[in-house]
Amino acid sequence: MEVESPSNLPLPDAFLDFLNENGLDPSVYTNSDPTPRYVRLKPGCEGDVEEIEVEVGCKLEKVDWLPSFYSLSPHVQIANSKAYQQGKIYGIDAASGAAVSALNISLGDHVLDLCVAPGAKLCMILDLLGSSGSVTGIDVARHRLAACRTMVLKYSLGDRCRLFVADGTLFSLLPIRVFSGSNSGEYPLDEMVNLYKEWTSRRPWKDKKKAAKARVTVASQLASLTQDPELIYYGKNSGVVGLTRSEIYQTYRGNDVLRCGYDKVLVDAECTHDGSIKHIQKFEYWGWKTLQRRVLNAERTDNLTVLQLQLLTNGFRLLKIGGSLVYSTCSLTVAQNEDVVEQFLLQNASAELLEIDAAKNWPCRSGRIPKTLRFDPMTSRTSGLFVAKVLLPFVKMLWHSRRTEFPSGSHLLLHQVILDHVQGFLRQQQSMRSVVYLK
Ligand SMILES: C[S@@+](CC[C@H](N)C(=O)[O-])C[C@H]1O[C@@H](n2cnc3c(N)ncnc32)[C@H](O)[C@@H]1O
Repeated sequence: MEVESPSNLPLPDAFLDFLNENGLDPSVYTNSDPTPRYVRLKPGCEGDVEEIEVEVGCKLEKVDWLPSFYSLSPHVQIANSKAYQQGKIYGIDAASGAAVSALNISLGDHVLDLCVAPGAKLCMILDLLGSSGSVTGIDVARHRLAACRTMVLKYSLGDRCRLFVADGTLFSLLPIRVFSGSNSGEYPLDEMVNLYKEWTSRRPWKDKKKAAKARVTVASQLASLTQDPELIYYGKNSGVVGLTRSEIYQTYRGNDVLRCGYDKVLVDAECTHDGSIKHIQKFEYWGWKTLQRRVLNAERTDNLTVLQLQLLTNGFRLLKIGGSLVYSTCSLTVAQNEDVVEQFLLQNASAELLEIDAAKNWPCRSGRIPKTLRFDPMTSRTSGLFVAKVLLPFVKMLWHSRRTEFPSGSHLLLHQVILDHVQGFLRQQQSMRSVVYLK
């Protein structure tokens, strides 16, 4: 049996069975009105909209629920336009934009993007941070991360970014600020030679050959994942320049992460991509058998849910107290979304699911767990996306500090934090009193 969808895309039986097994309504894929294409306009380019419309030959409709986003006809190609080539616009689905908005990025935040490639969300995060904070991007696929680096360079957004090939379930480096101060410039002579200099794509031929050789076999690729993450790009102000390798790869003490971990973490996890019509459409050309093998295979889905939980858990582990994390997937199955979040909350008592304030005006529905959100092509006119936000609150952290999920000794840190607060309060009182005396 084949069903006609908006773009006359026949959905094969196997996909319909997959939807059925996962309790998903196929009608979300059979909207008679195809989902538009979305672009984000680089801040400061608002005055160029009319010119861009002429270039792409189509009206840009402002998305009223998401700042800087515009929708256009799904058939319009933007890649040849000057605006795209000059980095004034880049393609990013509005639901993806919502996931980044849910992070509530503030200037100065140190952000970890645990599954970063190909990097549309990374560009938006870097745009929001401007010339403050930092972003650490991780991806397990080297070629995808290299494409991500190209994008960041194209849009001139890489100044405060560093990109590592690494397994996001194991990654444990903290933002560079942990070690600021250690970069005093007073290194022994032999260490001076090994200081990270400004990043350049023109590495010496010998280095390139050595790196290529190390990547030759799958076995060596897997082995390399258990070693130090490979730094494939760092911007001038990402904190890397001027440090030694041991400073960048320094393992932190148990308590460092609670004070100096990331302010925000995005876990846009690997998934079956079944929420993305555009992704499903690709299989019309690649062959429906490939869809079966790559997307619908039950064993693969089971492995994915384990991976998703591990990514979410590790992302949370790297948050500082008071930091927040957004978990998203472009799958609409409960197994990869609500089930993963539920499992995570069971295992991490100090985590708290958070209401996403900005979502009040978003065209999405609640997920099966209150406070989680679901975008689907039918209701949202975006690609399908699940979003959940988690906080590491100070009070809960305090309450659960004796549990094993945090490094031993974390309660000592909490006592220290409380002491700091009390002392700060007393200092404030004292200075107020002396103001009174002075008067
Ligand atoms: C849904 S995509 C991320 C999309 C990206 N956030 C964006 O906005 O363009 C998932 C990514 O996770 C990566 N990935 C899969 N397993 C991973 C792991 N164990 N650690 C880190 N990244 C992983 C994949 O290579 C893929 O690039």
